[in-house]
Amino acid sequence: TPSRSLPLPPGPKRYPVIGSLLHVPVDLPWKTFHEWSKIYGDVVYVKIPHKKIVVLDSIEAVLDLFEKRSEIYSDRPQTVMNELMLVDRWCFPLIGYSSLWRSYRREFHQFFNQHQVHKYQPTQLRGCQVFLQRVLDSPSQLNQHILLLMRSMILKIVYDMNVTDLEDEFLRLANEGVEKITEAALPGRFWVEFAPILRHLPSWVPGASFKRYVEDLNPKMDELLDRPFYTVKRDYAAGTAGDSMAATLIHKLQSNEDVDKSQREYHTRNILGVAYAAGSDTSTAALQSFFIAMSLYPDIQTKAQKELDRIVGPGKLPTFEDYDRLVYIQAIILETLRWLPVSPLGLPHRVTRDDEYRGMLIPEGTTVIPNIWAILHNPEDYPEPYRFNPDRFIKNGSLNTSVRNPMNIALGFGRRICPGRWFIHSSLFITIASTLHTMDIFPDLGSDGNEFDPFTSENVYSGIKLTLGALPCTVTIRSDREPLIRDIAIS
Ligand code: HEM
Repeated sequence: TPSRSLPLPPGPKRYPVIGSLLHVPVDLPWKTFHEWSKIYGDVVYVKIPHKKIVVLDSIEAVLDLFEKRSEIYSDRPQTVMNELMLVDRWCFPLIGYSSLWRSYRREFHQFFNQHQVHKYQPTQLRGCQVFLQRVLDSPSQLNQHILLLMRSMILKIVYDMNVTDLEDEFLRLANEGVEKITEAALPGRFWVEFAPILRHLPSWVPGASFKRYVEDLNPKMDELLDRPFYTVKRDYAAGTAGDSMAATLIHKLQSNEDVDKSQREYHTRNILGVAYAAGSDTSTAALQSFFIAMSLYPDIQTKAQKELDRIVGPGKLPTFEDYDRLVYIQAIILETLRWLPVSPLGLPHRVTRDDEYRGMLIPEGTTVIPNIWAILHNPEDYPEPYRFNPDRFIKNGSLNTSVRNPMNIALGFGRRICPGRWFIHSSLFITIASTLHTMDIFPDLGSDGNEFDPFTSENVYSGIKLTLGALPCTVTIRSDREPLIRDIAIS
């Protein structure tokens, strides 16, 4: 065990951003963290009352700790709100490194690992076709079509649910639930995080807003997790359930002679809910970044369309069969994940025992945050990092494996790495290829006549994730592709 007398990593003595850390919305903290790293190095200690935080600003430090020492860097910090909202029981992305987390993750992985995700290709393809038809019918509703595409795709795979409208009651409830959990995770949103004693206040006491928040949220969350699960269970019993993750797991539950059936049922219900909670907004945001990039880089759009015309041909829509030959599209996926990352600070890890790193002490219980934004914009790995340039990943007509792959950064690290990464990759592939093959994307000019700049606009990130309420671009369907879209037979 390292000596407690080792120095802590350097960091700001006074906390110039404490104000912003304690207020919502948190103002692009990855930028502040990166500024600190220029002064203190790539391992920065941030002292906040009652919390120990270390921010890692380089890929070297992240790999050294999260990957090489993953046995001690795979826990999650626990918050009072998580406990009150019971997410520490059902939502495994936030559960500590434990046998409970492991069993959830193992089950989840069975559905989303690289050998399984091809099963979802027909659903992904069908989802894209419906998307193209919707855009053709009402191009001005582009953002709504994107939201519906990604949300409905996951619900179809998880529960065989067919959602055709953003106003769908279940969808509205589900998004409210996800938003509330994310909001509660923001540093400083609830004072109870800084003074845990407050948790004992009754909810009518002024200042106990967190209690009312939880009392409002918890029954809704339960309903959200229960309703689709029990619908599939009922259909399964009646022999009418379609193919879905839920049906597979319910089948397993039925055939399992387990003593504790209700516990296993609770477990199953939760796994299914997590796919939606973790997968839908992230996928949507990634696709929104793609649309923004294309609107701002018309030359890249044209280059991609030429590749598609050459390889897929103007007379058909792209399919997964075209993947290997669509190298430029593959590079666009990587550049999309890099250029405007969905999750600039990832999810925090927590170290479970005292650790020594480069002669410094990282004390047990420290929250360790990877500065994914800074790593993806490091000019040594990605020259001119703010330019959207898929060619940086290509050499002699193939993907250049000597350039650091953003898939290994944007989706987190070590034992906690995003288990949805193969799924998101194939969702993005088919959507991006289908979109570029059929549409032209243009920027919407702001009231000042300028193009939208995602790096200076205030409305791109909310809290710690990419959240675009509106999409500053317009699309038109390429006229010779219209018949392709009209002719798709949607059953
Ligand atoms: C572009 C889209 C996505 C991005 C950028 C993204 C990013 C991330 C990141 C950064 C983490 C934290 C990793 C860490 O702790 O180091 C994570 C975890 C997770 N992601 Fe994703 N994700 C995306 C899509 C998805 C999808 C589609 C699913 C499900 C189908 C999913 C399911 C999860 C789950 C369950 C976890 C928690 C893993 C754990 O704590 O063990 N994600 N994701």
